[in-house]
Amino acid sequence: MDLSTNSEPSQEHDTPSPLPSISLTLTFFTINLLLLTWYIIIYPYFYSPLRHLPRPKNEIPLLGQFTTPYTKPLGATYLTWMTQIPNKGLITYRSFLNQDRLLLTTPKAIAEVLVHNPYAYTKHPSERSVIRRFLGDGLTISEGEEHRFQRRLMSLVYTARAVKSFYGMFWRRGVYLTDILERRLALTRTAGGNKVCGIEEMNQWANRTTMDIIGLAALGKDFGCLDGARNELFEAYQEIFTWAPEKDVFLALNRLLPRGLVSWLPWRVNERIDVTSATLRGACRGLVREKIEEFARMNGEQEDLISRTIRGGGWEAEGLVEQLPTIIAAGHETSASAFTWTLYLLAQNQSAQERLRSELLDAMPLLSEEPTSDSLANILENLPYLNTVCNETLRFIPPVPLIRRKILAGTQVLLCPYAINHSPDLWGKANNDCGMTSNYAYLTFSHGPRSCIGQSFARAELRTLVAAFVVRFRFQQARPHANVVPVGIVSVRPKDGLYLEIKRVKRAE
Ligand code: HEM
Repeated sequence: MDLSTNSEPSQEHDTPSPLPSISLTLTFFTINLLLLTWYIIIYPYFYSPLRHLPRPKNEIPLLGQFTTPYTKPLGATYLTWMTQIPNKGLITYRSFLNQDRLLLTTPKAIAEVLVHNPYAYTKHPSERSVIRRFLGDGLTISEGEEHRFQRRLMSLVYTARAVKSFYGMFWRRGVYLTDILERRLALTRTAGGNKVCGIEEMNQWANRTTMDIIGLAALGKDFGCLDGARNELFEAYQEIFTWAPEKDVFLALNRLLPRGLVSWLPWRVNERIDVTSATLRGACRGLVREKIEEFARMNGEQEDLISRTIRGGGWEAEGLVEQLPTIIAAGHETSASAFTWTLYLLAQNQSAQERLRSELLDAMPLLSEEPTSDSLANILENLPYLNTVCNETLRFIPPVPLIRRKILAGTQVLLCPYAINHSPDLWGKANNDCGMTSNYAYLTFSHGPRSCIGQSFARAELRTLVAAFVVRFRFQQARPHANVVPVGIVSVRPKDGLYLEIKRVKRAE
C-alpha cells in the first residue's frame, strides 16, 4: 500500500487555499491606493476649490513647498510670497503630500476669520489634539459656547487693575535676575583677574524669570527657577517647548495621519509626551488642591489669578486643573521669547540701547528703593522710548509664529504674524513712509474673541523686565557673527541660544 498517496488528499483538506487572503489583501491595497490617489492627486489638482487661487511657483510634486528652512525667521517665506505674488487676500499652496494650505494676507481676510466668524473657523483638529495631549482641555482649545463661557469667566481675572497690581512683583523678579547675574559677573572677575564682563545665555534666564513670574502671578507661589531649584514643572515645560527636528516631524505626521494614529506609534517622542504630560497634570492637580485649601484657610483674600478665578465662581476644581497647565504655558513661554528678542535687538543696536538707558536712568530717581506697583505702572507705562522698543520688538519678532485655523475638510488656514507685521503693503514701503495702515497689520496678539487674553499682562511684564535689565547692564552679542535664528513650536526661541556679553553699568551713571 502506498502511504504517500493516502496522505495527499488529507493535506489538501488541511491547508486553506491562499486565494481568499490574497484577494482580501489586494482589495485592501486597491481601496487605499484609490483613496490616496483621490486625496493626493485628483482632489488637489482637479476638484479643490482653492486650485484657481494665486500660488507660488516651483512646487515639488508630492513634497509641496518647504516653508521652514530654519536659516530664516519662521514666516519669511510667507512674507516673500505676500510681496511677490499678486493676490486679493488669499494665497494657496500645497504642502507635503499635496495638502492644501490657505494663507491670509489682507486685513479683510484676517478680520473675517478672527473677528466676524471666529467660531466658524475652528482651531485645527490636529493642533487641538496635540495641545490636549500636552496641556489638557484649557481655554486655547475650547470651541463655540464652551469657549465663550470659559473666556467670559477668565476675562474677569485678566483686568487692567489686576495687571497693574503685578508691577511690583515683575520689578522685584527683574531686579532679582540682575542681582544673580551681577554676582556671577563678580565671580568671573575674581577668576579672570581684570575681566569686567561675562557671557550669559539669556534665553534660559528669560525662561527661568518668566516661569517664576507666572508662578507668583497665577498661584502666589515661588517656583524658585531663578535660584536653580529643581522644579519638575519647569523641566517638563522646557522639554515641551525646546525645538527639535523630530518634534516638527511629529507635528507634521499629526496633520497628515488620522487623529490618534500617531500616538500609537512606538516612538520616543510619544513616550516623552506621555511622561511630560503626566508630570504636568500631576503637578498642576497638586497645585490646585493646595490653592483651594489655602483659599479656604485665608478666606479668599489672595490676589493671584487662580484665587481671583475661584472667587469669581463658575469653576469646579477639575476645571481649574484643566486650565492651569495652559495658563502657565501661555503665560511664561511667549513672555520669555519676547524678553529674549528685545535683548537681542538692543544688543544689535547700541545707540537704541544707550537712548533707552538714558531715558530709564532719568526716570529712576522717581522710583523709591521699593517702588509700589502703582508708581511703577505710572512711570513705566509713560516712558515713550521704552514702550516704542517693546512694541517694535513684538512687531518685528512676534513670539507666536503661526496662528492656524480650519476650513473645508481639514484645510489649514494660516495667519502668520511675522509676515503680516512686516508686510510693506500694510506698513509702507519706504522708511519715511512707515506706519500701521490698519489695526490688523499688527497680529502679534491676534484679534477678536480668541485674541491673547494675557496681552496687557505680557506688555507690562516685558516693559518692567527690560527696564530692570537695561538700567543695570550694558550688553552686546557675545558671538557677533552668529546667525541667531528664531525657531519654535509654540513660540520662537533663538535656535542655539542668545549669548550676550554683559557689563555692569557704572553706579554713578
Ligand atoms: C508676548 C507675550 C505673548 C504673546 C505674543 C501672545 C500671543 C498670543 C496669541 C497670538 C494668541 C492666539 C493664538 C491662537 O488663536 O491660536 C494667544 C492666546 C492666548 N494667550 Fe497669549 N501671548 C502672550 C502672553 C500671554 C500671557 C502672559 C498669558 C497669560 C498670563 C497668555 C495667555 C493666553 C491664553 C489663555 C490664550 C488663549 C485665548 C483664547 O483662546 O481665548 N498669553 N496669545
